[in-house]
Amino acid sequence: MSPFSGMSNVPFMILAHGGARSEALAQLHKKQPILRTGPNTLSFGSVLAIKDIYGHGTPCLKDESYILTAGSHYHLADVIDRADHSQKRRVLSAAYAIKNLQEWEFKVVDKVNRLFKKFDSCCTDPLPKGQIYPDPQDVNIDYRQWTNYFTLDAITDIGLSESLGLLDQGHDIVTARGRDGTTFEADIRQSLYPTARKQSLLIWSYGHYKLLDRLSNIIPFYRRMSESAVKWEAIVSECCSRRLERYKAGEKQDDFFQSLMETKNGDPNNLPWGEVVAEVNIMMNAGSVTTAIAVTNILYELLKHPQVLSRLREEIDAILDPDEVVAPYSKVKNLPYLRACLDESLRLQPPTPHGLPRKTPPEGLHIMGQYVPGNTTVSMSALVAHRDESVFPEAHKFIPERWLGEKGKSLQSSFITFSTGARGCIGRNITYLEQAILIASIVHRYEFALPKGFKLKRLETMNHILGEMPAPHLRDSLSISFGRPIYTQPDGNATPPYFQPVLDLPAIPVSGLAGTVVTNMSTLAAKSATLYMTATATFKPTEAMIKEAYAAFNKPIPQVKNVTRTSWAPNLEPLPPHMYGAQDGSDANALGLTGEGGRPLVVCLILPLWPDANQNGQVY
Ligand code: HEM
Repeated sequence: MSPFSGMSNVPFMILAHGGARSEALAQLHKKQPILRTGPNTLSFGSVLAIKDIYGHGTPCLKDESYILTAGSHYHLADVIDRADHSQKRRVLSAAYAIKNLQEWEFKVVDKVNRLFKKFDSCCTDPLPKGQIYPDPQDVNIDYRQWTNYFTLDAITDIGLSESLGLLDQGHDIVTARGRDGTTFEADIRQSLYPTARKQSLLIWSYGHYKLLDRLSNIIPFYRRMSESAVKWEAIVSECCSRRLERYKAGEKQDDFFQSLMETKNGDPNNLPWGEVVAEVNIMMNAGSVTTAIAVTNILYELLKHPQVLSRLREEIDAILDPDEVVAPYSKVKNLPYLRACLDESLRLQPPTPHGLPRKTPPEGLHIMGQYVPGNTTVSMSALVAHRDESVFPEAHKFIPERWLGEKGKSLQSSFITFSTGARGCIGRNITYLEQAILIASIVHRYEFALPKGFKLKRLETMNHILGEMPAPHLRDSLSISFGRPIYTQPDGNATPPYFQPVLDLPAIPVSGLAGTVVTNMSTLAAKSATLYMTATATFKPTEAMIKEAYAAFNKPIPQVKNVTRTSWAPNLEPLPPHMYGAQDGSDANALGLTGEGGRPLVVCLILPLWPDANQNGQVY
């Protein structure tokens, strides 16, 4: 890598301080399949090395960097010895088993609902036609931060049946418990991220790491990172203590903690308490950071590739009911294009790009056909592997289509976002559950927009930590905009200010339903609505009708400034009583036009007289 790499790890440490070492390695590997990154460390640059280094049956073990960064007890991810690892994995496989997905789903759904409460409150008008970038005052939320709250809340509920409550409280300050038992407040993300950052800067010194770690605390930049590690441990400790109390009180939960404490038959596992805490630690850490990065990356890519977003939306909208808010996993888990989008984003920007270090056996090993001496640290970054053009042509581009069909399946053996072999990620099913539900639900419900010139910042620690993603959420339900917000309070029997333009929309005849129009409000106001009311029960718009209606509606209508993603369905909509209320006893509703997903295109205002007080002031 550098002329000095054979003598010292310092060049690699300098590279690490730049915060993008895997990107740098990917560049260097374009010329050299094998790079010497330190006196005893090699980096590989071809997918051919994956099987030798990480595959099932590899004689390589995790190297001593895992020991150097371990806490008082090993957890599943940092234990090295093969037998110890198998033993742990056996106990934990019950906790992470795929059959548990069903039990976890309602927890994920609950968190999506809480996240959407926040998103809904931040919705702005859709962008006027022709405008690509949002107005600065509308950029009102950091998507990355809120989805990190989502993954933290979700994994703590899945693992401990504990509520961190970050999505409800809107910040991540929680109670932590120090080693002396005293409690204090600590902010989770500021405690979690700097810990890994410090390790990623200094670990390369191997034998000198412990000393360097201590000495570096003289410098405030490093000292602050060490302090955060203590806070993170204290947060985990408090979560575990609370759950232990409930366990001791006899509470049974189908969660990860229960599986750590006892077998399915109720026999105690008798793990030392330090080990239980260590397992919870890695679950909360690996189980939140990576998925948060993944769901930010995927939305970022979708927004940069509108044609991909639109294809994905078509796939999702076709299987979700129009008013379905949270996508059930059973409906979305096998959607090929959704999975292709998730995998392509995980390929292009693996959340853990760190070249996972493995040690060759004492007798040495052939990697990519080259002999590598024993006890050498070897690694291949997922980011480097995924830029291998021989397997992933146009590797730097976001092309979900590459994952479709048989050809797509054959790429899986070169996809190492979750590593592979015996030490591959055990939380893979959990993250796909979370990602598929969240992303499908988001795509179904919202439009997003990024500020002009926005580029997502990345900082490589062991994971690829992301900067802010300020993406305003544009309420899709207001698919027609009149250039002003449509939030209007009802005012007696007066025609509401934004109602008049809707009255003037053209009526659209419906093919195949003689005498019926997908109507506008003025038609309804002028005629008896009985016809339309009857039609509602049987009317199912065909694709042809939708196209016809869409074409009709695309004719210029002066009052309407913007129409987006129009599709049509009948819907019962309230009308002001002076227009409709007295007719035929059908005093509450009229047939109206609705936008995609059954969300109304037509603005209807609920009057104060409305029978259900909860509906007063409701906005459609
Ligand atoms: C997009 C999400 C995720 C990514 C990219 C990811 C990536 C990885 C990678 C690369 C490894 C190998 C680490 C190594 O060799 O040092 C790993 C292992 C592991 N992951 Fe994940 N992970 C994700 C989600 C999760 C989740 C949700 C959990 C837990 C709830 C989890 C828990 C673990 C554990 C415990 C290990 C150690 C497994 C072992 O050594 O047997 N991960 N993960």
